Amino acid sequence: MTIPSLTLNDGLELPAIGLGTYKLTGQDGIDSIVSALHAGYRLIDSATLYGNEVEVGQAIVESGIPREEIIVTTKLPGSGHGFDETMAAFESSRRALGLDVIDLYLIHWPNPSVNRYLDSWEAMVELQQDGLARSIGVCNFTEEFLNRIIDASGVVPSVNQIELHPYFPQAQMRAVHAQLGIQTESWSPLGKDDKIRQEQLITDLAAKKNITPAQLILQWHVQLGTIPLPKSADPDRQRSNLDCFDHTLSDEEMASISSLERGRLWGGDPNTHEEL
Ligand SMILES: NC(=O)C1=CN([C@@H]2O[C@H](COP(=O)(O)OP(=O)(O)OC[C@H]3O[C@@H](n4cnc5c(N)ncnc54)[C@H](OP(=O)(O)O)[C@@H]3O)[C@@H](O)[C@H]2O)C=CC1
Repeated sequence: MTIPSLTLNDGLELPAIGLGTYKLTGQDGIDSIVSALHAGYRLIDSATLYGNEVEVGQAIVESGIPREEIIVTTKLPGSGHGFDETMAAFESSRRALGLDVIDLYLIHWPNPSVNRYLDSWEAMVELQQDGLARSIGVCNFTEEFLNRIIDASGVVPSVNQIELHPYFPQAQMRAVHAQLGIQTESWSPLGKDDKIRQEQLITDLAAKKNITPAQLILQWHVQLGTIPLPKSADPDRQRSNLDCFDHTLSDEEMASISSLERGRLWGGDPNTHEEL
């Protein structure tokens, strides 16, 4: 299966869907990531906080797929904010992954009370200039935090990875991203548990289109222009989640899915919440 790609503001091509890897650890985690790579995933979303960078590196080797075909994302943990701390955290991620270059390096959370994301961003700009990170971005940044790092550095993040699913379509942040030229990535794109997949509106529409609720939700992400990062440990679900590019939803169907909006489900408010 060929996955379409999107071009980031720094020229890096990103597959239009990726594999979430939270909780994919140990040998089972390696096996799941290998099966996803064999199914066709070429964007892997990891993080230092997930404790699975070694597994991601190992899975790439075991898959036999050329390294340069795979976009590896990892994230600076909240405990690593600051210029020197970011450099050290990046080096430690590179070692754990066993890679010379990290394709996409993201700040995992702004950690507003520490207020050192500006220093972290400065370090990340240097890492990109030195060719050690091909692309740099953030997660869970508000419009205010985005503008601060852009004003200070003149460098616009390529990606902002945010909680986004039918309960939290994030129309305002998507509009901000469109204006600034930032690609939106959706975390917990399926809503993590099965509540959204079991919504009557979702099951009815999926049945009408003869697709699964997960495929319907992922198609909605694709048509919004966001990159969903569904996590699945199951080879069949991994494969079926990739089939979300050909079931065009009408404007009315898109709007009806977005009408499920009720607010964030899982993440804290980035204005106040701290992450490790
Ligand atoms: N930047 C950030 O702050 C954050 C980033 N993330 C990233 O986003 C990724 C995805 O988010 P996550 O919270 O894992 O939640 P998801 O919305 O991806 O949901 C994952 C759950 O859905 C199940 N599932 C997947 N596909 C199907 C399917 N076709 N049918 C039925 N069930 C399915 C999985 O079970 P099974 O494995 O058994 O298939 C798993 O329980 C994370 O793994 C991580 O990479 C997540 C949170 C925060």
